[in-house]
Amino acid sequence: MPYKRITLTHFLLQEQRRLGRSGVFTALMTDILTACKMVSHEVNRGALVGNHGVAGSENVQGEEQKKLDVLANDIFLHMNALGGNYAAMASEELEDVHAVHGTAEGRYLLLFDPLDGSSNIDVNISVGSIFSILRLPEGADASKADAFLQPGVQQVCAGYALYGSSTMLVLTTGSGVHGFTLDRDVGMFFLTHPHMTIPADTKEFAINASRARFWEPPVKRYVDECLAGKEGPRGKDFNMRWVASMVAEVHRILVRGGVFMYPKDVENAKKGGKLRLMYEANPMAFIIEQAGGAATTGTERIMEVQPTDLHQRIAVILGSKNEVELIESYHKG
Ligand SMILES: O=P(O)(O)OC[C@H]1O[C@](O)(COP(=O)(O)O)[C@@H](O)[C@@H]1O
Ligand SMILES: [Mg+2]
Ligand SMILES: [Mg+2]
Repeated sequence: MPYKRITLTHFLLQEQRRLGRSGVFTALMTDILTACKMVSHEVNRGALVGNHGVAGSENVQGEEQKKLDVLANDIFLHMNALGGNYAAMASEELEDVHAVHGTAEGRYLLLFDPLDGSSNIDVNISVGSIFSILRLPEGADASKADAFLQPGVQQVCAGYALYGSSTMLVLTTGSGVHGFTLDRDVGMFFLTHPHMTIPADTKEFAINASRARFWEPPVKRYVDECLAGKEGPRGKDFNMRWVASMVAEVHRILVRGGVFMYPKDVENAKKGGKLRLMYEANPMAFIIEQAGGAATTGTERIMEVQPTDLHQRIAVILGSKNEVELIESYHKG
Protein backbone atom coordinates (compact mmCIF):
# COMPACT_ATOMS: atom_id res chain seq x y z
CA MET A 1 0.00 0.00 0.00
CA PRO A 2 1.71 3.25 -1.12
CA TYR A 3 2.57 5.66 1.72
CA LYS A 4 -0.26 8.18 1.77
CA ARG A 5 0.20 10.38 4.86
CA ILE A 6 0.77 14.07 4.33
CA THR A 7 2.57 16.37 6.73
CA LEU A 8 1.07 19.52 8.23
CA THR A 9 3.59 21.63 6.28
CA HIS A 10 2.46 20.08 2.97
CA PHE A 11 -1.17 20.52 4.01
CA LEU A 12 -0.49 24.24 4.63
CA LEU A 13 1.24 24.57 1.25
CA GLN A 14 -1.77 23.00 -0.45
CA GLU A 15 -4.08 25.37 1.47
CA GLN A 16 -1.84 28.30 0.48
CA ARG A 17 -2.12 27.39 -3.22
CA ARG A 18 -5.84 26.60 -2.98
CA LEU A 19 -6.59 29.93 -1.26
CA GLY A 20 -4.06 31.87 -3.37
CA ARG A 21 -2.34 33.01 -0.19
CA SER A 22 1.24 34.29 0.00
CA GLY A 23 3.83 32.07 1.67
CA VAL A 24 3.75 34.29 4.77
CA PHE A 25 0.84 32.34 6.24
CA THR A 26 2.59 29.00 5.89
CA ALA A 27 5.74 30.52 7.40
CA LEU A 28 3.99 31.91 10.45
CA MET A 29 2.19 28.60 11.01
CA THR A 30 5.53 26.80 10.82
CA ASP A 31 6.80 28.94 13.70
CA ILE A 32 3.81 27.88 15.81
CA LEU A 33 4.35 24.21 14.95
CA THR A 34 7.95 24.42 16.10
CA ALA A 35 6.90 26.08 19.36
CA CYS A 36 4.32 23.33 19.99
CA LYS A 37 6.85 20.58 19.30
CA MET A 38 9.26 22.16 21.79
CA VAL A 39 6.55 22.56 24.46
CA SER A 40 5.46 18.96 23.85
CA HIS A 41 9.07 17.88 24.47
CA GLU A 42 9.26 19.82 27.76
CA VAL A 43 5.85 18.56 28.93
CA ASN A 44 6.86 15.02 28.07
CA ARG A 45 10.13 15.23 30.03
CA GLY A 46 8.20 16.54 33.04
CA ALA A 47 9.80 15.86 36.43
CA LEU A 48 12.88 14.33 34.77
CA VAL A 49 14.20 17.86 34.18
CA GLY A 50 12.36 19.67 37.00
CA ASN A 51 9.55 20.97 34.80
CA HIS A 52 6.94 20.28 37.48
CA GLY A 53 6.03 22.64 40.30
CA VAL A 54 5.51 26.39 40.65
CA ALA A 55 7.60 29.20 39.18
CA GLY A 56 7.24 31.38 42.31
CA SER A 57 5.55 34.19 40.35
CA GLU A 58 1.98 35.33 39.53
CA ASN A 59 0.49 36.26 36.15
CA VAL A 60 -1.77 39.21 35.29
CA GLN A 61 -4.78 37.12 36.31
CA GLY A 62 -3.40 36.82 39.85
CA GLU A 63 -2.82 33.09 39.28
CA GLU A 64 0.27 31.28 40.55
CA GLN A 65 2.38 30.43 37.52
CA LYS A 66 3.64 26.90 37.00
CA LYS A 67 7.21 26.44 35.75
CA LEU A 68 5.80 25.09 32.49
CA ASP A 69 3.51 28.13 32.09
CA VAL A 70 6.62 30.32 32.07
CA LEU A 71 8.77 27.98 29.95
CA ALA A 72 6.02 27.45 27.35
CA ASN A 73 5.45 31.21 27.23
CA ASP A 74 9.16 31.86 26.60
CA ILE A 75 9.24 29.22 23.87
CA PHE A 76 6.19 30.72 22.09
CA LEU A 77 7.55 34.27 22.31
CA HIS A 78 11.01 33.29 21.04
CA MET A 79 10.05 30.89 18.23
CA ASN A 80 7.27 33.12 16.86
CA ALA A 81 9.45 36.22 16.88
CA LEU A 82 12.20 34.53 14.85
CA GLY A 83 10.17 34.36 11.62
CA GLY A 84 9.39 38.09 11.78
CA ASN A 85 5.84 37.58 10.47
CA TYR A 86 4.07 38.73 13.62
CA ALA A 87 3.95 42.43 14.38
CA ALA A 88 3.08 41.67 18.00
CA MET A 89 1.87 38.94 20.37
CA ALA A 90 -0.33 38.68 23.44
CA SER A 91 -0.25 35.89 25.99
CA GLU A 92 -2.18 34.71 29.05
CA GLU A 93 1.12 34.98 30.92
CA LEU A 94 1.95 38.59 29.92
CA GLU A 95 0.08 41.68 31.15
CA ASP A 96 0.84 43.77 28.08
CA VAL A 97 1.31 43.33 24.36
CA HIS A 98 4.70 41.94 23.32
CA ALA A 99 5.74 43.94 20.25
CA VAL A 100 8.13 42.14 17.88
CA HIS A 101 10.73 44.79 17.15
CA GLY A 102 12.46 45.24 13.78
CA THR A 103 9.73 43.51 11.80
CA ALA A 104 8.42 46.13 9.43
CA GLU A 105 6.55 43.57 7.39
CA GLY A 106 4.77 41.85 10.32
CA ARG A 107 1.13 41.86 9.16
CA TYR A 108 -0.27 39.42 11.71
CA LEU A 109 -0.99 39.37 15.44
CA LEU A 110 -0.66 36.22 17.56
CA LEU A 111 -2.61 35.50 20.76
CA PHE A 112 -1.91 32.40 22.81
CA ASP A 113 -2.44 30.45 26.00
CA PRO A 114 0.98 28.78 26.18
CA LEU A 115 -0.07 26.09 28.63
CA ASP A 116 -3.74 25.28 29.08
CA GLY A 117 -4.87 23.07 31.95
CA SER A 118 -2.00 24.12 34.21
CA SER A 119 -3.56 22.50 37.29
CA ASN A 120 -3.02 19.13 35.57
CA ILE A 121 0.71 19.42 34.82
CA ASP A 122 2.04 17.89 38.05
CA VAL A 123 -0.52 15.08 37.97
CA ASN A 124 0.37 14.11 34.39
CA ILE A 125 -3.10 14.69 32.89
CA SER A 126 -3.39 16.07 29.33
CA VAL A 127 -2.58 19.76 28.88
CA GLY A 128 -2.27 21.91 25.77
CA SER A 129 -1.51 25.22 24.06
CA ILE A 130 -4.14 27.39 22.32
CA PHE A 131 -3.52 30.04 19.63
CA SER A 132 -5.43 32.59 17.57
CA ILE A 133 -4.14 34.63 14.60
CA LEU A 134 -5.52 38.04 13.58
CA ARG A 135 -4.49 40.51 10.89
CA LEU A 136 -2.93 43.80 11.99
CA PRO A 137 -5.58 46.38 10.99
CA GLU A 138 -4.42 48.99 8.47
CA GLY A 139 -2.70 51.87 10.27
CA ALA A 140 -3.03 50.26 13.69
CA ASP A 141 -0.22 50.48 16.27
CA ALA A 142 0.70 46.85 16.90
CA SER A 143 2.24 47.67 20.28
CA LYS A 144 -1.18 48.73 21.61
CA ALA A 145 -3.85 46.31 22.91
CA ASP A 146 -6.48 48.05 20.75
CA ALA A 147 -5.02 46.42 17.66
CA PHE A 148 -5.92 43.02 19.13
CA LEU A 149 -9.45 43.85 20.30
CA GLN A 150 -11.18 42.34 17.25
CA PRO A 151 -14.23 40.04 17.47
CA GLY A 152 -13.61 36.31 16.96
CA VAL A 153 -15.09 36.41 13.45
CA GLN A 154 -11.92 38.31 12.41
CA GLN A 155 -9.63 35.36 13.19
CA VAL A 156 -7.72 34.06 10.15
CA CYS A 157 -6.62 30.92 11.93
CA ALA A 158 -7.10 29.20 15.30
CA GLY A 159 -5.79 26.00 16.77
CA TYR A 160 -4.55 24.06 19.72
CA ALA A 161 -1.89 21.52 20.54
CA LEU A 162 -2.90 18.67 22.86
CA TYR A 163 -0.08 17.10 24.88
CA GLY A 164 -1.76 13.81 25.74
CA SER A 165 -1.08 10.13 25.11
CA SER A 166 -0.01 11.42 21.72
CA THR A 167 0.72 15.01 20.77
CA MET A 168 -1.80 16.42 18.33
CA LEU A 169 -2.34 19.74 16.61
CA VAL A 170 -5.84 20.72 15.52
CA LEU A 171 -6.49 23.82 13.45
CA THR A 172 -8.84 25.75 11.20
CA THR A 173 -8.13 28.45 8.64
CA GLY A 174 -11.84 28.87 7.94
CA SER A 175 -12.32 25.84 5.72
CA GLY A 176 -13.04 23.01 8.12
CA VAL A 177 -11.09 21.53 11.03
CA HIS A 178 -8.16 19.16 10.60
CA GLY A 179 -6.15 17.16 13.15
CA PHE A 180 -2.51 16.16 12.91
CA THR A 181 -0.49 13.75 15.08
CA LEU A 182 3.19 14.26 15.91
CA ASP A 183 5.50 11.41 14.91
CA ARG A 184 8.27 12.01 17.46
CA ASP A 185 10.81 9.88 15.58
CA VAL A 186 10.28 11.77 12.32
CA GLY A 187 9.64 15.07 14.17
CA MET A 188 6.72 15.93 11.90
CA PHE A 189 2.95 16.33 12.31
CA PHE A 190 0.99 14.04 9.95
CA LEU A 191 -2.66 14.48 8.91
CA THR A 192 -4.62 11.83 10.88
CA HIS A 193 -8.02 13.51 11.44
CA PRO A 194 -9.14 15.32 8.26
CA HIS A 195 -12.44 17.25 8.27
CA MET A 196 -13.37 16.75 11.94
CA THR A 197 -17.12 17.26 12.51
CA ILE A 198 -19.26 17.32 15.67
CA PRO A 199 -22.58 15.40 15.86
CA ALA A 200 -25.50 17.81 16.48
CA ASP A 201 -26.86 15.76 19.38
CA THR A 202 -25.06 14.24 22.35
CA LYS A 203 -25.49 12.39 25.65
CA GLU A 204 -22.34 13.79 27.28
CA PHE A 205 -21.87 17.06 29.16
CA ALA A 206 -18.87 18.61 30.91
CA ILE A 207 -19.06 21.16 33.72
CA ASN A 208 -17.26 21.64 37.05
CA ALA A 209 -20.07 20.31 39.28
CA SER A 210 -18.33 21.56 42.44
CA ARG A 211 -19.64 25.01 41.43
CA ALA A 212 -23.30 23.86 41.30
CA ARG A 213 -24.31 26.12 44.24
CA PHE A 214 -23.21 29.16 42.19
CA TRP A 215 -24.97 28.24 38.94
CA GLU A 216 -27.64 30.51 37.44
CA PRO A 217 -31.12 28.96 36.90
CA PRO A 218 -30.72 28.15 33.13
CA VAL A 219 -27.54 26.11 33.76
CA LYS A 220 -28.98 24.48 36.88
CA ARG A 221 -32.11 23.49 34.91
CA TYR A 222 -30.07 22.05 32.03
CA VAL A 223 -27.79 19.97 34.29
CA ASP A 224 -30.68 18.78 36.48
CA GLU A 225 -32.53 17.58 33.37
CA CYS A 226 -29.43 15.70 32.16
CA LEU A 227 -29.02 14.09 35.59
CA ALA A 228 -32.71 13.07 35.61
CA GLY A 229 -31.87 10.73 32.74
CA LYS A 230 -34.42 8.83 30.66
CA GLU A 231 -37.13 9.15 33.34
CA GLY A 232 -36.73 12.91 33.09
CA PRO A 233 -37.79 15.54 30.48
CA ARG A 234 -34.84 14.69 28.18
CA GLY A 235 -35.93 11.02 27.93
CA LYS A 236 -32.30 9.79 27.70
CA ASP A 237 -29.40 9.09 30.07
CA PHE A 238 -26.40 11.42 30.04
CA ASN A 239 -22.75 10.83 30.99
CA MET A 240 -20.52 13.48 32.54
CA ARG A 241 -16.82 14.31 32.08
CA TRP A 242 -14.54 17.00 33.59
CA VAL A 243 -10.80 16.94 32.79
CA ALA A 244 -10.08 20.54 33.91
CA SER A 245 -8.07 21.12 30.70
CA MET A 246 -10.21 23.03 28.18
CA VAL A 247 -8.09 21.70 25.28
CA ALA A 248 -8.80 18.08 26.30
CA GLU A 249 -12.55 18.77 26.69
CA VAL A 250 -12.79 20.44 23.26
CA HIS A 251 -10.78 17.65 21.63
CA ARG A 252 -13.11 15.00 23.12
CA ILE A 253 -16.10 16.94 21.74
CA LEU A 254 -14.48 17.19 18.26
CA VAL A 255 -13.91 13.42 18.25
CA ARG A 256 -17.24 12.14 19.71
CA GLY A 257 -19.52 15.14 20.41
CA GLY A 258 -20.63 16.62 23.71
CA VAL A 259 -21.16 19.96 25.39
CA PHE A 260 -18.63 21.89 27.51
CA MET A 261 -19.73 24.60 29.92
CA TYR A 262 -17.81 27.07 32.02
CA PRO A 263 -20.71 29.45 32.63
CA LYS A 264 -20.73 32.79 34.35
CA ASP A 265 -22.04 32.05 37.88
CA VAL A 266 -22.83 34.13 40.95
CA GLU A 267 -19.27 33.63 42.29
CA ASN A 268 -17.26 34.52 39.14
CA ALA A 269 -19.81 37.01 37.70
CA LYS A 270 -17.86 40.07 38.84
CA LYS A 271 -14.88 38.82 36.78
CA GLY A 272 -17.18 38.02 33.84
CA GLY A 273 -16.59 34.26 34.07
CA LYS A 274 -13.47 32.05 34.25
CA LEU A 275 -12.12 31.47 30.76
CA ARG A 276 -10.46 34.20 28.70
CA LEU A 277 -12.14 35.48 25.51
CA MET A 278 -9.09 36.32 23.37
CA TYR A 279 -6.91 33.20 23.70
CA GLU A 280 -9.28 30.51 24.99
CA ALA A 281 -12.95 31.17 24.07
CA ASN A 282 -12.49 32.78 20.61
CA PRO A 283 -10.06 30.25 19.10
CA MET A 284 -12.09 27.31 20.48
CA ALA A 285 -15.35 28.87 19.23
CA PHE A 286 -13.88 29.24 15.71
CA ILE A 287 -12.80 25.57 15.71
CA ILE A 288 -16.11 24.31 17.12
CA GLU A 289 -18.18 26.30 14.61
CA GLN A 290 -15.99 25.15 11.70
CA ALA A 291 -16.68 21.55 12.81
CA GLY A 292 -20.45 22.14 12.70
CA GLY A 293 -20.94 22.89 16.41
CA ALA A 294 -21.97 26.09 18.23
CA ALA A 295 -20.37 28.36 20.86
CA THR A 296 -22.29 30.85 23.01
CA THR A 297 -22.06 32.87 26.20
CA GLY A 298 -25.62 31.69 26.87
CA THR A 299 -27.11 34.79 25.32
CA GLU A 300 -24.65 35.73 22.53
CA ARG A 301 -22.52 34.00 19.85
CA ILE A 302 -18.99 34.14 21.35
CA MET A 303 -17.36 35.04 18.02
CA GLU A 304 -19.53 38.20 17.75
CA VAL A 305 -18.58 39.57 21.17
CA GLN A 306 -16.73 42.91 20.80
CA PRO A 307 -13.64 42.56 23.04
CA THR A 308 -12.86 45.38 25.48
CA ASP A 309 -9.78 43.99 27.25
CA LEU A 310 -6.91 41.66 26.31
CA HIS A 311 -7.53 39.40 29.32
CA GLN A 312 -11.30 39.70 29.69
CA ARG A 313 -13.15 36.63 30.89
CA ILE A 314 -16.39 35.31 29.41
CA ALA A 315 -19.01 32.58 29.87
CA VAL A 316 -18.36 29.59 27.59
CA ILE A 317 -20.92 27.03 26.42
CA LEU A 318 -19.86 25.09 23.33
CA GLY A 319 -20.18 21.81 21.48
CA SER A 320 -22.97 19.83 19.77
CA LYS A 321 -25.21 22.34 18.02
CA ASN A 322 -28.67 21.20 19.18
CA GLU A 323 -27.53 20.92 22.80
CA VAL A 324 -25.96 24.37 22.83
CA GLU A 325 -29.10 25.86 21.26
CA LEU A 326 -31.22 24.19 23.95
CA ILE A 327 -29.07 25.71 26.72
CA GLU A 328 -29.27 29.09 24.95
CA SER A 329 -33.08 28.80 24.81
CA TYR A 330 -33.11 28.25 28.60
CA HIS A 331 -31.12 31.50 29.00
CA LYS A 332 -33.48 33.41 26.75
CA GLY A 333 -36.44 32.03 28.76
O1 LIG B 1 -10.08 24.34 37.93
P1 LIG B 1 -11.40 24.39 37.24
O2 LIG B 1 -12.38 25.33 37.86
O3 LIG B 1 -11.96 23.04 37.02
O4 LIG B 1 -11.09 25.05 35.80
C1 LIG B 1 -10.52 24.32 34.77
C2 LIG B 1 -10.39 25.25 33.60
O5 LIG B 1 -9.36 26.19 33.86
C3 LIG B 1 -8.33 26.09 32.85
O6 LIG B 1 -7.32 25.27 33.35
C4 LIG B 1 -7.83 27.51 32.63
O7 LIG B 1 -6.77 27.54 31.76
P2 LIG B 1 -5.23 27.74 32.21
O8 LIG B 1 -4.77 26.47 32.80
O9 LIG B 1 -4.59 28.09 30.92
O10 LIG B 1 -5.19 28.88 33.17
C5 LIG B 1 -9.02 25.45 31.66
O11 LIG B 1 -8.16 24.72 30.83
C6 LIG B 1 -10.01 24.50 32.33
O12 LIG B 1 -11.13 24.25 31.50
MG1 LIG C 1 -6.16 28.08 29.54
MG1 LIG D 1 -2.70 28.74 30.49
